[in-house]
Amino acid sequence: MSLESIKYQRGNLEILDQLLLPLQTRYIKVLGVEDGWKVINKMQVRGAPAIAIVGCLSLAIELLKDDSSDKKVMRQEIEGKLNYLVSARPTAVNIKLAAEELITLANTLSADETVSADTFKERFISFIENMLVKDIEDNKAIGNFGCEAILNSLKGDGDIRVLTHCNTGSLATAGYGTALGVIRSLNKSKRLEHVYCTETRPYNQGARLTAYELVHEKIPATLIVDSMVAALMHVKKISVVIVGADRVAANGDTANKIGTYQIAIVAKYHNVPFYVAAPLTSIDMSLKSGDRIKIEERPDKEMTHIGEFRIAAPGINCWNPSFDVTPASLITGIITEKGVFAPDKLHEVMNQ
Ligand SMILES: CSC[C@@H](O)[C@@H](O)C(=O)COP(=O)(O)O
Repeated sequence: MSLESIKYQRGNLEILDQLLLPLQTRYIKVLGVEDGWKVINKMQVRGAPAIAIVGCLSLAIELLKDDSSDKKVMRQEIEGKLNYLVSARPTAVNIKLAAEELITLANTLSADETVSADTFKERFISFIENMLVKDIEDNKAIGNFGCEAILNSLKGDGDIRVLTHCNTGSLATAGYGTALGVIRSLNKSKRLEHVYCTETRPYNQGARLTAYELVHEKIPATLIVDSMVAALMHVKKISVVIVGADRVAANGDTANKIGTYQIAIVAKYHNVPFYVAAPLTSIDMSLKSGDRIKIEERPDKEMTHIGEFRIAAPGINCWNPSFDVTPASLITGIITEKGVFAPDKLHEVMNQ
């Protein structure tokens, strides 16, 4: 069975504390929006799709307890709370797009005089709950499309060696994963020889989370540190790079975990195809290019310490951007639940 990052039943939300993995498995109860904001901001839950789902579910939990019978008050509170949740982490667009959709829904339900306060609540909560199911379905479709495209594009019928970065698996989503979903599907196709995952400093999503998922799934895998990527491509003949995304701009420029950009440059030099796997909820057509993407900067402590143990020289300055932007020109294809698109063809799927 896959790892479960989000446990939800109406009225009860628990998330797997990803700060404690892989050494401890502990679920934290999320009792409402304030808790939702905190677990996202502290990165106890992380990964663009999981951030959106947990943020919205924390609102569903709170709304269920709310006995207000005034739809207008509910609508106003929903809008304020969603905007607050979006502020927990600024780069991943999924939560922002979900919030916009939910605010539109709240406006519609509030304006419709045939809808009672109870029906408003019921429809609003059900809409949020459906995000869990849809995310898994989308990820499975991403896995299938990505697997098919990669198998078709690579010459010969040799086995495939994949490099991935950060964590894009069950822990970063409602289940199955995006880039890691493609890797799962390649593994099922029996054409996957090996996966290499980067450590992903400074937060170590690769060493702690992806490595944990790969071991759990019994997928043959090896951990490397981030500075080994060029050597790996040269020595181990990597067939393909597959990463996730936090926000894809309209021209295909992609923000993802810091270090993705340098991997894309190294891949170009070695002629290795570089794929981004992301649901349509990670695509932000309102931004023409990646220059406009706000990059979150995280506390120095993520760099200077491992847990509570200091590893960096006291007094040193730090720069800790959590993401970087890979230009569309370095991306072979964007794998979505609707198919695989060249970065400059995203408008075709978004206008459908
Ligand atoms: C399916 S997860 C895609 C991205 O969110 C992932 O690659 C990533 O960059 C996660 O960053 P994080 O800072 O751990 O939330």
